[in-house]
Amino acid sequence: MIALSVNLNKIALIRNSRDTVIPSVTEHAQMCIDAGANGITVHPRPDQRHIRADDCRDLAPMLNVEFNIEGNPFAGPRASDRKGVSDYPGFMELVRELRPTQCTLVPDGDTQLTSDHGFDLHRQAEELRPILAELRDLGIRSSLFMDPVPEQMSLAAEIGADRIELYTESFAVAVASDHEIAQTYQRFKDTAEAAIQAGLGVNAGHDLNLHNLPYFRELPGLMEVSIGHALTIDALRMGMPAAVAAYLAALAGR
Ligand SMILES: CC(=O)[C@@H](O)[C@H](O)COP(=O)(O)O
Ligand SMILES: NCC(=O)COP(=O)(O)O
Repeated sequence: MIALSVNLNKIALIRNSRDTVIPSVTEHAQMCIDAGANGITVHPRPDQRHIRADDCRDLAPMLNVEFNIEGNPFAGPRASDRKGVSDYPGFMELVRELRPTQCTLVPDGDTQLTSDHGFDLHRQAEELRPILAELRDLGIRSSLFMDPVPEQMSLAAEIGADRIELYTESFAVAVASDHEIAQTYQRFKDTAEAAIQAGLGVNAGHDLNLHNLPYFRELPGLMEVSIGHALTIDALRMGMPAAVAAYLAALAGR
């Protein structure tokens, strides 16, 4: 069974467009859980453009499913620019405070519109090693956001990652453009097999949707997908419970 972790970033993005509390991140988390979601994912960025540290603090005690916090492990504290909104404490400070089920490390910079690349472990392995060791000591499952590069999987395992999360944007583009789908999928398949061979779990995410999931669900050893943008768009049309059910059905091949 491939776990579905619903990313609630875009619920928070809509909320933040006004000084208000709706749409509620926690209410939508509960809706997703009641509809069968296996986990909730959030990506608190230093500028708190969508998910805020306060959202993470509200979610942590209420979740009876896996809680996955994603972000740049080297992101430090940042003062809030919104009245009544707590400062961003720093990514690892927030993780230490909340102890989520899983922490997905992503090499995002402040100026990026969204996550658009994985780690290059040839350059970044040694700076990640102590972070991964700390997550293990905290009892938090670690995952590294990675491009589909088979050669980097053994190093991901060697520095102590429990899982990798395959950055799936290139596969989404291949399916949407109907261009080189088989070749692109093969790169992901080779990377997943290398990850499994290295003893890593395999997660995936970014731009997955109801059109590309029927292909991607066949990936060897796929354990979890985290999906937010497309699922939220579908929820605008069909409602959040029905959207979650549709994604669960797509993952189950129904
Ligand atoms: C790491 C990744 O691909 C997504 O989890 C990320 O959360 C997307 O961030 P935005 O929702 O800010 O685009
Ligand atoms: N890690 C991927 C994620 O959480 C959501 O990505 P997207 O579905 O919003 O592109």
